[in-house]
Amino acid sequence: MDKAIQIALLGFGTVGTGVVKVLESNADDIMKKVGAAIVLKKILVQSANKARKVATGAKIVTDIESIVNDQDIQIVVEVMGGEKPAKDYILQALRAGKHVVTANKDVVAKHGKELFEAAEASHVDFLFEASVGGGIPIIRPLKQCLAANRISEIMGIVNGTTNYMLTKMTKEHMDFATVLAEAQAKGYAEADPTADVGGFDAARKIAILASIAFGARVTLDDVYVEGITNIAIQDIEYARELGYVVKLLAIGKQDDQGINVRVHPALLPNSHPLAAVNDVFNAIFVKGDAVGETMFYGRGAGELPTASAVTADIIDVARDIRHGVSSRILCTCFEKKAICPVGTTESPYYIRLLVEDKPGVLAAIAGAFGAQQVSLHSVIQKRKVNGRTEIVLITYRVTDESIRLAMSTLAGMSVVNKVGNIIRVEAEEIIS
Ligand SMILES: NC(=O)C1=CN([C@@H]2O[C@H](COP(=O)(O)OP(=O)(O)OC[C@H]3O[C@@H](n4cnc5c(N)ncnc54)[C@H](OP(=O)(O)O)[C@@H]3O)[C@@H](O)[C@H]2O)C=CC1
Ligand SMILES: N[C@@H](CC=O)C(=O)O
Ligand code: NA
Repeated sequence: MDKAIQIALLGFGTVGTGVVKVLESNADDIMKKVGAAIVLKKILVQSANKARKVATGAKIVTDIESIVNDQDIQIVVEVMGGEKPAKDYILQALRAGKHVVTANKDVVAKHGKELFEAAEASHVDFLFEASVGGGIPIIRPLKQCLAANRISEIMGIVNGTTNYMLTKMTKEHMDFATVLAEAQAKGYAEADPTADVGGFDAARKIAILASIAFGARVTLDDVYVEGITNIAIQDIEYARELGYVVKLLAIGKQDDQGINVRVHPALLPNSHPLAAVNDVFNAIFVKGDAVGETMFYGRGAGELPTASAVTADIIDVARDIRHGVSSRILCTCFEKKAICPVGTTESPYYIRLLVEDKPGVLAAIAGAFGAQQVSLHSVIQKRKVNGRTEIVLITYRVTDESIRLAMSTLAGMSVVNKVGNIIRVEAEEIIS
């Protein structure tokens, strides 16, 4: 056996605790796989006196210098989250010649280029498998196993919190606030859960995935983002009656015009494989020109699933250290590609409206849509609300721009009392 490889953790919360547990419980196997023991020497935290969920022989510290200046520590594992000071700590570690593993999509999505360059300059590894899809292998498969392909599409459910929430709202009719509190208690949500429910966590993840899949840098600003805060129980129920489920999707597509990247809720037909992905599970579809369709499925958040990905990255780096290689696969954004505006994207739409209950209303609404070349596939009268009528419309495939123009006309019509919701339908054909 070689000399032990010493590492440090930055963060001892949900993921940090999981990493300590996995390193401890699987220590013998890991040692055999690596050919050297992995020893956790130090853990950086904010509150040194806080009670911890698991015992460790590692020294608890509160200053980053005691880690980056420690010559024995070869791998720094950042699991504290947030942009600041995480990014600076990662940079300090890379510049000090330490390999870095992180679960932090905020930092990778926003500062990936700078971090890859720092890793390259120091000839060290920079791995981030846990940053997307929690325990699901997806970064490494994209960079390595699918490297032979030209990828045209990557689409998935990449936020465990919102998928857990939508599943509970669908199956148990639980309200938004209660189910969000449950997801937080289970350790799925971000420190600030608005990143989850607002779609920004998924946006960071699809920016990372699209950058790797399409070989061109896609930043958070390039991603169109809508979260699930407007999804009402009625939308879920009406979707179910029509043969759909509501999911928060992250979608990246490339064609001759460029790259189109978006996060939004969507009605998915029950027959779609992603429709069966429930609770905290995530799944990611990838379409490559050689491999065809592939799908990656597993737990997208939580202590041990996330620790599985982080610890596997640690093992990978440790193997590289033993074999004297490093920084083999860093930045894979080799090209610059155009980002297509969201207005040009097309899909059918689900629209819920509250309208006056009188003759001629439906004809007036159909006229407003028709003026923007939006054809209606179906109009369904749902229920009476305070003497008004709630209707659900499903359009044929139209551009995002046409639907927005039609909706702004509609919102100004006196017979339209309220626009309840507008949700894309992610399907090639509308279910009749
Ligand atoms: N939770 C999950 O399921 C998943 C999380 N991730 C990512 O993993 C990372 C960690 O998430 P999670 O474990 O849930 O987060 P937690 O909030 O549970 O833990 C954060 C930890 O970092 C420490 N910390 C925070 N700020 C500082 C600071 N300025 N200086 C020193 N220590 C600090 C905290 O210290 P103290 O304990 O003293 O407060 C705490 O131990 C995030 O980037 C997250 O996005 C990725 C996939 C899944
Ligand atoms: N908050 C995130 C955690 C993993 O990235 C999620 O819910 O998916
Ligand atoms: Na992953």
